[in-house]
Amino acid sequence: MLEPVAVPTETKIETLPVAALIVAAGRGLRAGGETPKQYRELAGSPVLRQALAPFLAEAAISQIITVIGAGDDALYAQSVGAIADARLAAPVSGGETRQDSVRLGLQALSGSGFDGIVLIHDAARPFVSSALIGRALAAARIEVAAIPALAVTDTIKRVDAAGCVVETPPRDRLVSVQTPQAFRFRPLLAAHEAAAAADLTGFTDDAALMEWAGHSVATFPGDAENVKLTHPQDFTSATEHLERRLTVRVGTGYDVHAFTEGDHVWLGGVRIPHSQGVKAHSDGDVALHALTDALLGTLAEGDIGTHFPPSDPQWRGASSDRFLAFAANRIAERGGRIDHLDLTVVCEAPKVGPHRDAIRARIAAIAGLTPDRVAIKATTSERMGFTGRGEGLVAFATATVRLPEQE
Ligand SMILES: Nc1ccn([C@@H]2O[C@H](COP(=O)(O)OP(=O)(O)OP(=O)(O)O)[C@@H](O)[C@H]2O)c(=O)n1
Ligand SMILES: C[C@](O)(CO)[C@H](O)COP(=O)(O)O
Repeated sequence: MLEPVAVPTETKIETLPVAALIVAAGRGLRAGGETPKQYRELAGSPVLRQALAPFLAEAAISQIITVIGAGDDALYAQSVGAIADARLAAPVSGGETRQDSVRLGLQALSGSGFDGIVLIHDAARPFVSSALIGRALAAARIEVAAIPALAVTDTIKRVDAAGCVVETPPRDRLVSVQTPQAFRFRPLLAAHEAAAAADLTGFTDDAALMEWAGHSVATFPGDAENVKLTHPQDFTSATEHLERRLTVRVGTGYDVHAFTEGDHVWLGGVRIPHSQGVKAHSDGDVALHALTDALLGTLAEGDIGTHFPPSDPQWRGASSDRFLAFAANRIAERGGRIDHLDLTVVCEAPKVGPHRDAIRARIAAIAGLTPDRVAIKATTSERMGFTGRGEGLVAFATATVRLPEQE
């Protein structure tokens, strides 16, 4: 056992910064499939993105680091690359085991000068709720180490190498534990580094390292829905579970911008050379604005102007990618899934056809979808009306999402 690292008491713990470390460097061998499980889609959105969303929704968290496998950069970018949140740092490379990956993530946090509270979470647990994160934070403000636990309902046996029962521990003292596990940063880092220096491996969670280092580990109530996707059957049950919880909502969006002097327009996050530009406070991307409103419509959470007021100078010239990413993230934070985005652009010019595939791919990347869930249509208005006279361009959007009903 290590001599426990002293836990600082002089800092007011309510003001300690909080970081989240999401470990996503595993290969998912037990789950099978060609792609590691954290990058696979579950009801329309990558597992990793779903696991990250509630941490992004927690205002107390100031920094989020994801630990990924060597060579997984493209998969990572595809899953979460378009999330526009400055708290989400560049991913860090993981190691052979979960224990190595956590240590490497902690060392990266340490390198950025971090100290405070760290929440460690498995990317393979996409159903982590904001309430559970809240409980982890509340516990971490009191304890050096605190972990979510559930009473076991099966009788647990200890067996020998031949599978013969050696012992039946009393069940009322047994719990199964989950992530996010919450720790004071320095003691956890010290425990990980000491274990690595002593060449001690095989710790299956971070609490076990803290126990080994001599710290006491408290528990708080876990969440039965916060399962770890481990075997192929877990994906099937999780999908069925999600389907049962969700109801379909449809939202519509509309946006129009007038042409003005310029040499390009932004459409669906793609810069299209044109003989004119558009008059707008932001980059004037009617496609992304209409899609953002369609998604916000499904949430009944106002419109793009509610969240990004044109009166606010910080949105002047802003790239509209962030508006759509924000709305898509709101859906994920509410536990919802985007099923489909459908867009119609109306203008005489520029021609949308040559850019259709690029626009589909870009919208899909921003919203965290596969391109087959994004439809782009374009039409002229047969030289009638303001679009027909070439005075501006219009976009109509429909979003189909599935959201859990709110209690
Ligand atoms: N070298 C590793 C191994 C695991 N993990 C992460 O730790 C979490 C829990 O691990 P587990 O469910 O065992 O994932 P895998 O190691 O991917 O699964 P398997 O053992 O079936 O290969 C996962 O989010 C996983 O990505 C990690 O970051 N680095
Ligand atoms: C950390 C953990 O999720 C707590 O239950 C679990 O120990 C991870 O185990 P795995 O074998 O790496 O999946």
